[in-house]
Amino acid sequence: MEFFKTLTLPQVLAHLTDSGITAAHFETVSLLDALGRIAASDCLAPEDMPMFDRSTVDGYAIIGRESAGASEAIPGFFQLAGESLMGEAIEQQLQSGQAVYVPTGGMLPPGADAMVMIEFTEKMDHETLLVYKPSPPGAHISYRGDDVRKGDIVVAAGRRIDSYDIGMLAGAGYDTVCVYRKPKVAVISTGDEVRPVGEPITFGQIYDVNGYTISARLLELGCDVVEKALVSDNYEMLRETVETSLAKADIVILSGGSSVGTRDFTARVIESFEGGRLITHGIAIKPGKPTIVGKIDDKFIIGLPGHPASALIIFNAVVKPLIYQLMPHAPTPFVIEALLSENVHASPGKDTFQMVQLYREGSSWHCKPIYAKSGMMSLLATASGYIHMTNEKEGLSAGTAVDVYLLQEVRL
Ligand SMILES: Nc1nc2c(c(=O)[nH]1)N[C@H]1C(S)=C(S)[C@@H](COP(=O)(O)OP(=O)(O)OC[C@H]3O[C@@H](n4cnc5c(N)ncnc54)[C@H](O)[C@@H]3O)O[C@H]1N2
Ligand code: MOO
Repeated sequence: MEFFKTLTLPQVLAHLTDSGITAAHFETVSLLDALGRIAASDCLAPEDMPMFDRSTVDGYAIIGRESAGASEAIPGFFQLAGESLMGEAIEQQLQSGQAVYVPTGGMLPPGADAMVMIEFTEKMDHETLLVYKPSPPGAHISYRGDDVRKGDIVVAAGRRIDSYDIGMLAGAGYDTVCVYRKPKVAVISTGDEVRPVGEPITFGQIYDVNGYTISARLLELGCDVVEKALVSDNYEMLRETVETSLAKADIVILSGGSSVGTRDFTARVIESFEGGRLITHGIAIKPGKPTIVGKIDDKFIIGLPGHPASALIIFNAVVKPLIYQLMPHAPTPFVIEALLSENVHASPGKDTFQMVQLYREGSSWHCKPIYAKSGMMSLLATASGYIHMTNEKEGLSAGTAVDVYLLQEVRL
């Protein structure tokens, strides 16, 4: 019997990148709606930030060197010469020996080069300020352009916009942002035994885990889940669901039904469409070997294995790179170097993903392999990340320093 026509992981990834699938279109969204989206172009600062030299404290603007030597015993004497009002420009030139009141964030009068904090001063009378501490030039001032220079990139194209970026964009005056359109993805769970959550199940049945984990991962990555269906092992029904999904989605993801059991229809369904073809039925990868990658015209259809942990591992290894072609973004994989607590075996000829749990001992990170059958969801729920052993590796011995890839994206 002919089993899977299996490609290696690098071959599958090369197929995805060479497929000509390109970035989805752009759209302009309001600033808050840009949260979690990928910037489609560089956002530049239209002005210096701040736009003017401003005080970082409540106090008095002075010429710094004129406070040299001031102390409690021998204070400096300054002539009170008015105040700088919040939100207003001050044109009054500070003269030698003068002090102008400036609140935190207020503009410094021209000629001033230092701020003295109010708690180190005392008004002797309406005209005279005593200064008890020296404030050297530059003290407590945020200079024009200190934060960001006009024309600097505030948020670079390809960056996933987070709450801190929203602050930068607001500071630069952006009320809208140009982002990549969300890739539209359909998620189809298959299997007679799989039931929707919220309904009672009988002996032999299981709840639909994959529909939720895959949809949740897609939402985390910034996609639109345009369809979330659960279909029994019925060729016609599956074909119909794939057809309606194709009409509204950029990518269709199925789970279950990718192996070679008599009721595993995914491959047949893909091939039944005009323009439908299998790129691979199987990847040399562990876990997740019975993965299907197919195309119907120019849209990818990925058949993930039914086992929830395998499905998520393949999602990260194959679907995520595909999504990032539609929404160009190069997340830096966050890697922690850790010492292996015990020997691990790989499967030569396959890319092996070994789940591990990280722990700290003294000043270094260690990692312990977690073994569970790939049908066990707890495998991923307890893992910190995985080590990737490429297909020529036979294993690694205890004490080896390995790279642990975290399961969740992090901001760098
Ligand atoms: N003769 C062979 N049999 C199998 C092989 C093989 O190489 N030769 N590979 C095994 C591996 S590895 C995996 S993984 C599975 C994948 O099979 P399918 O993709 O066809 O998935 P199913 O058979 O439909 O389901 C497998 C398992 O996962 C459960 N499942 C399915 N969908 C869901 C869901 N939405 N939520 C939760 N759990 C789900 C299902 O009940 C099964 O227990 O094939 C092996 N067989
Ligand atoms: O390759 Mo399967 O995905 O181990 O469970």
